[in-house]
Amino acid sequence: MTLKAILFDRTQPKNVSVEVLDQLLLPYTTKYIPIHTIDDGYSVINLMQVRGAPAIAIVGALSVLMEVQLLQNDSFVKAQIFYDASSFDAISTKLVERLDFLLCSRPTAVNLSNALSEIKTILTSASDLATFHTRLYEFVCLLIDDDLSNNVKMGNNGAQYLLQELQGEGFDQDFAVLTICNTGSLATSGYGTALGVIRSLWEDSKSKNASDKPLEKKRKVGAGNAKMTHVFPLETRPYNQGSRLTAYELVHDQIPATLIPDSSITYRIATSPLPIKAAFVGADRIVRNGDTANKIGTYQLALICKQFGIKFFVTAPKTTIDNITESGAGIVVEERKANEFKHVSGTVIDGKSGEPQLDSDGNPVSGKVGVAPVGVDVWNPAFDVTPHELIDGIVTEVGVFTKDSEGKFNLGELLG
Ligand SMILES: CSC[C@H]1O[C@H](OP(=O)(O)O)[C@H](O)[C@@H]1O
Repeated sequence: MTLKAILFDRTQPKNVSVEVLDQLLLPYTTKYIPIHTIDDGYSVINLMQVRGAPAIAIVGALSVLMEVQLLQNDSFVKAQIFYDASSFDAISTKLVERLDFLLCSRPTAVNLSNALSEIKTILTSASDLATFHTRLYEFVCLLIDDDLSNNVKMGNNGAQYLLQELQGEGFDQDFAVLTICNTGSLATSGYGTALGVIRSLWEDSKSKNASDKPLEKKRKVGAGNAKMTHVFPLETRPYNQGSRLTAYELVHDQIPATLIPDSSITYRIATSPLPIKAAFVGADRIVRNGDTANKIGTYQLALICKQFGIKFFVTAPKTTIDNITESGAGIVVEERKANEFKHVSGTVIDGKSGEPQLDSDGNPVSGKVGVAPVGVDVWNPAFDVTPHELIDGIVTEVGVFTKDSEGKFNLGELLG
């Protein structure tokens, strides 16, 4: 098992290499795809071989770095016909076109747009290709390293906030949390956003469970004695990020979890053996008033949490903030192809053994099954938009933002 969505060998700044984990083949097959050009970046993002708002931005930026690295190679420049390499201005003009092309790979997640805007700024401020290449390398390394360090901060911020809230309510029991889609290491440079909070809650729970110390002397990550002891990840049809990716991460980390159908949320809450005290979800775009685009199904999860009095948290780094769009009405929601909904992709399972079928090379066999008639129309939005009224807190690396007495988020510190 591996949770490394992106392999970036940066030991030689002028000769880096990039590979991305093909997440369409998880959880049964681990296969990495090399990235050499912006076209490669566009393809793996558009096909959702790599997905997750922060990971999309990182892979997009890395694909630009790889293409610029090629443009520093004389034999490549002589052989290619794409760029007029006669001047840096000509290269820059073409590169801006290529950045705009890359942005179209997946329109809703703002992280890619934010990263490409930064790259354009670096490009316009550079005097020559070598200078741009160096600054681009530094930017991409910072993007990756900041994402990882911010995820750990965000995870601890969210965990401590929830545990303090529960302590304030006088709740000191074991509890469970809900999550949707995949917001873990497979969607970021590591640790994750909403799943990062769950990782921090689990660390707190283990420290409180440590049998070598009396309760009052245990190293508590979070306040009080309440402990998260179970996670209910939603399968997240139709791409199944929850069943194929989040469950994979939870099994990898040995965090107790029970995968549930999207349609069972209400009944699971109503019959849960453990009190469910919060839902942590990720984000693809948080706009100025706090309305949030996230995986399809998030909106209804927020509504159900409101009905049951369960705290609903959006978890995202500052790189997911859209500081231009005023409200959710301005968010473009990507619609995926009909066959991504009408066909279920996965690994072929042997009916007798229950194990993956293997090909002649011993690799698990991938396949698709149809679950809808050819002639039926479908609607397959990749995201929905949760109104800020249903969001109890926005967890970030800076802290947890909650609404004021008028029910409004004041995200000024995040909006730059
Ligand atoms: C930290 S990942 C954020 C976000 O991205 C996912 O969407 P997708 O798998 O389509 O890229 C999902 O909405 C996550 O919450």
